[in-house]
Amino acid sequence: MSLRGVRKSYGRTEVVKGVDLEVAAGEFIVVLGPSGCGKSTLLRIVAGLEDASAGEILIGGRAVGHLPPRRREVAMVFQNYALYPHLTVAGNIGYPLRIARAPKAEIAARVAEAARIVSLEAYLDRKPSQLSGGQRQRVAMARAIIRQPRLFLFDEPLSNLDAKLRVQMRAEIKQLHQRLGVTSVFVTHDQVEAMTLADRIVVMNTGVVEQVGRPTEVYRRPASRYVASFVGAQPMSFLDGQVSPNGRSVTVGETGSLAFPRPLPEACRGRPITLGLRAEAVSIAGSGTAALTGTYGFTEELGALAIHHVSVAGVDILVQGPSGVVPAAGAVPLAVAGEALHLFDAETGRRIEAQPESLAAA
Ligand SMILES: Nc1ncnc2c1ncn2[C@@H]1O[C@H](COP(=O)(O)OP(=O)(O)OP(=O)(O)O)[C@@H](O)[C@H]1O
Repeated sequence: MSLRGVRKSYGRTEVVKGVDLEVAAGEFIVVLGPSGCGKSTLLRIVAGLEDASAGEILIGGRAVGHLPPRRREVAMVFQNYALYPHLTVAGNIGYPLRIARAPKAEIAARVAEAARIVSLEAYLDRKPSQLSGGQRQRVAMARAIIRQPRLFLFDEPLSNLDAKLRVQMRAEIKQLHQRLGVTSVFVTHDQVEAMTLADRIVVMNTGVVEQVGRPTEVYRRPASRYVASFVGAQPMSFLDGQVSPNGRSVTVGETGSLAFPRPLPEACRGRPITLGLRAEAVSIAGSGTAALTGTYGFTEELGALAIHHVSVAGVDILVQGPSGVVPAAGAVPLAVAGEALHLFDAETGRRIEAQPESLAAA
């Protein structure tokens, strides 16, 4: 599937602002972004439920922009399941084939097969109202599977489920994809879903693609502060600093200065910069090795580990530590692992490529 310069405006408001994307056959793409960033609109354009204002959509190498939804060989799974309440599970799953006037015997065989794939064989005679949320979502998936589409489109299919079921259905979708190998585009605002499901994540921000990459790439090398703040179980902490003219240190508020073993790129010397710190890159230091000093706030115990909130230059910094160990109140010395430190242009928010090693107090 390819998107080339896809745009969409409602009146004078442009909500999709020129999206280019190449999706390989069999790939699982997750489009990630906050509410209102245009991700559902993009999906609906691919499905043919909305017309693009400009640009091209290709499925299997063929331009489909002029085709109605049913001729695009795509199947969409919606957040609200969109089941017919008066039809049984079998009736709902077989619906697309009945509309296509497939022979009865073929419909029955394919309904049985699709129901088997999503483990619904025992529920074929029930009505949707007699099913749990997870089972309803499986019916919606079976109805998509039965069409044997070239492309699966998922529009936040898990967001109506409770937390436990969401994790279970996420695993089922992943296994389903591994078994069927159908190219899939999955839209969500949930970064955990994106990280766990995607071959590649497309991070969207107000109608624009900010970054496309494998989950580990997006996590380890976020292209912008926006991406960094959106991806990761713990939000990244950001500190504003000023790079010294020789590029060897960054001053952060009143707390002093971080020294860099290798000078930072010339482009950022003498300029304001934003440091991005992941919780796992910051730890409570022995007093001699501290790069920063903060003031202890509170600790969130997560079971396997603990997250300490430490204020540095008035900013709440998350610090990962072992479970069950709480720092003393007052001043907290912090060590920063340089390889996990991220630098962003303070004005544009774009990533500045630099590979500092470990940092020390200047
Ligand atoms: N039919 C419409 N007419 C006018 N504006 C619309 C229409 N549909 C969507 N929009 C606007 O387009 C923008 C993008 O909406 P879209 O549903 O694609 O966002 P989203 O990222 O999927 O968010 P959500 O997760 O809340 O659905 C929003 O600002 C929305 O208000």
